[in-house]
Amino acid sequence: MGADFVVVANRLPVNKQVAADGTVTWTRAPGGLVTALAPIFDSQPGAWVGWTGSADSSDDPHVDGIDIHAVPLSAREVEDYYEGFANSTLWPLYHDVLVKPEYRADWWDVYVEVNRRFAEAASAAAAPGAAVWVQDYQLQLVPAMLRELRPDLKIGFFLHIPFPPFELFSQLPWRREILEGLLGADLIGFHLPGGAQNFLTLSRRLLGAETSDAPVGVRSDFGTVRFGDRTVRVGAFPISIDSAGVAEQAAAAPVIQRAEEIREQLGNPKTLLLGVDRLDYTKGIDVRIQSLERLFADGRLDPADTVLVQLASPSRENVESYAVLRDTVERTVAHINGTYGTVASPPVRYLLQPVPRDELLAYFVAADVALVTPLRDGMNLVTKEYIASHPDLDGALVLSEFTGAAMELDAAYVMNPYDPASTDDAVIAAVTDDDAERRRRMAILRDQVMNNDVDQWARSFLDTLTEE
Ligand SMILES: O=P(O)(O)OC[C@H]1O[C@H](O[C@H]2O[C@H](CO)[C@@H](O)[C@H](O)[C@H]2O)[C@H](O)[C@@H](O)[C@@H]1O
Ligand SMILES: Nc1ccn([C@@H]2O[C@H](COP(=O)(O)OP(=O)(O)O)[C@@H](O)[C@H]2O)c(=O)n1
Repeated sequence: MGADFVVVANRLPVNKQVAADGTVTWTRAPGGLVTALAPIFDSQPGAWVGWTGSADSSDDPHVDGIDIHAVPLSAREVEDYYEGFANSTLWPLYHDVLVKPEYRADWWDVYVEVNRRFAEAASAAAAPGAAVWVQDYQLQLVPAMLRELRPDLKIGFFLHIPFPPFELFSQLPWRREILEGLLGADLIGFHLPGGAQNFLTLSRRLLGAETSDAPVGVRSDFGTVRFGDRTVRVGAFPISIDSAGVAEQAAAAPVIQRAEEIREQLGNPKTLLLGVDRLDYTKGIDVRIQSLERLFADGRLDPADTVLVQLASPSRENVESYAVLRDTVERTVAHINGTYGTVASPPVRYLLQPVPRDELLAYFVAADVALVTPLRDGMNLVTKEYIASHPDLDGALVLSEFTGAAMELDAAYVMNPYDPASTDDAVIAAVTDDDAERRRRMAILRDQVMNNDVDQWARSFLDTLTEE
């Protein structure tokens, strides 16, 4: 029979955890993609095609309200497709070459094979004429493969990470194949108009396709690529969160109480700074810790009454650049605590483990300032979660201009993570500005986040995909 709406993503929305006694629990999978997509199924039944997150697993997890189709991956496929081509080739290439991408034909071959398997699973899950929404850089060949199998479907694709300009994308030995894979879709979405614009330029210059000239707008003024006998639309759809849901959860009495307890346990510091990220070199975790160290050294912040809590969730641990980052972060944390802390009160508290949702929200509520300092980030949903958690406007956001979020949230304390002076000044302004200025900025940020939620993101994409 099949579903009328199908999401195809590398990951299922669940993560398997096996306790020491062998008990299995399924928790929410890490990352913003799952955070954004999971709530869509509250208002619309459908199927989700994806990988469980474990190699060689025959698990078939159950999730209320979603028809789950697990795509198994062997250990070798995890190495070559996920850790290899997706996260050691495409991820660094699409994030400004922050580490050097590796171009390996053996990884590419497995990427093609695994994309084909996802396309076949999507084809089996979809009802005649269904809308199928393919997600992200791991699955860029799926749209064309699926179109070949099922020309009856409406196929959408959304890229959750930045889409690079011609000068960077052209490094990729398989650049034409990736563009052609994406052009199997009817609608291709990016977070920002800039990504859509890059895609139009690349289609014209590398494939010789006829493309529209007018600037792409946000959820409007879509671009077009004429490819074969089809016209593919290209648009910008900035992703968001379940703003009202997060606001409600953050306002719950146990969360507020836990937030107070957290501040107490930290010794009631005058200023509580917070970072929340996957441990990823794109996130600029080192940028914010180094800034804190300079601010202590220059006497602009007092280590006796300032605490930075850095919650990092483990990510892609078998990829070398992630292991290198972990080492750097952990050495920097030890250095700053060794130099500016006391045994009783180290200024940086660093946790490398997933944190339950309510606990995470309590940290958002407790923090005076959130530090979101990526060197490059597609959107960054942590930013929006922090804003939604502050209905009383008592918080401040330091935000890198290299996040997608900065396009919409320019009332934040915006900084350039490559410029130490800009970073330090933004942190100091966020900490020391008077209440009226902090509240003024937070009010603008809240308006933006509360009025542009994930439902609007999904609706605007899916309505554009399915309109005749
Ligand atoms: O699945 P993982 O390898 O564990 O990684 C987690 C997710 O990371 C990336 O998230 C991106 O999507 C967010 C929502 O659009 C966006 O805010 C953020 O800037 C991106 O980095 C990745 O794109 C996902 O595919 C992963 O599931
Ligand atoms: N320690 C952490 C870090 C992030 N997260 C969540 O993971 C998501 C991260 O999304 P994001 O868009 O900021 O960044 P990516 O990790 O998707 O690149 C948010 O929903 C965070 O609340 C978490 O639950 N625990």
